[in-house]
Amino acid sequence: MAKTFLGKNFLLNSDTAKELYHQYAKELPIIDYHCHLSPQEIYENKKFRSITEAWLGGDHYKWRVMRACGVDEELITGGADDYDKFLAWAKVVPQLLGNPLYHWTHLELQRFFGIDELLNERTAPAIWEKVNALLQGEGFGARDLIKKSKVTVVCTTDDPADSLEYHFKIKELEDFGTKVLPSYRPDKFLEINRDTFKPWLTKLEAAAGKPIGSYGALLDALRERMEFFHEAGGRVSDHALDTLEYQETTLREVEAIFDKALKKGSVTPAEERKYKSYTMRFLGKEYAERGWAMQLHIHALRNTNSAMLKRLGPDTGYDAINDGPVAAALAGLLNALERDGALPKTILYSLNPNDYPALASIMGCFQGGGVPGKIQFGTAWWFNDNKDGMLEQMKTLANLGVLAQFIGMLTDSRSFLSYTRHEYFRRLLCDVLGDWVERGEAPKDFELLGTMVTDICHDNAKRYFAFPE
Ligand SMILES: O=C[C@H](O)[C@@H](O)[C@@H](O)[C@H](O)C(=O)O
Repeated sequence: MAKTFLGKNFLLNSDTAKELYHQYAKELPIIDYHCHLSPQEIYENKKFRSITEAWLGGDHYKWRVMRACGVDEELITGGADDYDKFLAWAKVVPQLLGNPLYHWTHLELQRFFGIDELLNERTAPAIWEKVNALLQGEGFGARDLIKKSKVTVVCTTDDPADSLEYHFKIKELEDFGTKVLPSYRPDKFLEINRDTFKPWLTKLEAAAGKPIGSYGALLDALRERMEFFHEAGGRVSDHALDTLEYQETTLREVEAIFDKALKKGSVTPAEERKYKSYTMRFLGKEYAERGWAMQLHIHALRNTNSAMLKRLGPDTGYDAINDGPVAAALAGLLNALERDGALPKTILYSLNPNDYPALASIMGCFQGGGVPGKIQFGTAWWFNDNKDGMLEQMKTLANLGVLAQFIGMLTDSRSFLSYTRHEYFRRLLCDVLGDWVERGEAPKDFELLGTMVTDICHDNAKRYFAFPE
């Protein structure tokens, strides 16, 4: 007999899976150690004027499928009326069977708004009324949604030059127990050949309160900003390495490359490679000294559509999966850090699932130092954040590493309604374990399995990051 769509046992296909999810995973709090939420919106407990703002305001996943269904851009990112945009989305949803958005959309309707109906053109008007009435009432501000989802830690993604004003303000709030901590993301200064480099230096000079005329001064300023992030509770960094190259070099060489970039505005690809390699080594060492975790997000192919980039800017749905070699460069970087005695806890993600075996096997070469799960193979990212992608990531990790040490799920989202993705992940994890039990490939030992579920869904991340109390 077919199961109920999104029913109590959604994605849970065995009795063991059901027991694991309902008894162990379901009620655990969430540690969201990587996302793109706005600290200002959290501080202000932002209320959404409509479900359109909450759902379609910044979600490039939805924008892409709307475009694929022929919706006019005016109704996606344009100035159309909120209701018209919502209706356009509602017409698209029934076409999304098989896409994770179909599940996420209905899970969010169920969990946050108590709506079990399917969203489509016919149900749209009533759903619009009901959801908007709730959003405008009490208990649906950004902070309320975080509290409802039992989130204990949120790590936002921040520029090293950021004042972290809202992180400090959030700490002063008396009625909000969730820790909102910054993550240090120094991409703009690693990308020495991009237009953002010089404006970014000016921003950093302002934050540091002094001029940055040399590579040494840059490193000093970055170190000071790291200290500032640390005081604000930051324990995580994040890097977008769309391509990963590694090359041995010296400080003197890189100092000269930096000077050249300041004078001429650009450097050669070989110089860029050296600059990035040395700088990553510097950063890795600083992270290690502070006990931070370093996240490497590898192989996004960004801004592929230049006309749309000009029109809408980055992160608007024109990114894809990159390819190219990764193994030697990654091993080279980790090796250099290890050799310097400076390898931090590291989380490896690739947008290209073909990289998974390389990542998960290289990871095994750098474990050690008595830190459980020191090098992590991060959860399925972005285009892989779906049922098959998550299963592939978990199974690769189980085959090539230690699944029991996995720090589990994050949202990586810009929406306060995305916490249901943790539920999705937890159900899948329990289903994998349950399936192994069904097949006689794992013992039906709930103490063993329950501990594993609790660890992966919560406790490992708590231990791994050791966020300040
Ligand atoms: O899930 C998708 C992600 O949030 C994606 O938008 C980010 O990974 C972003 O491009 C980034 O560079 O951090």
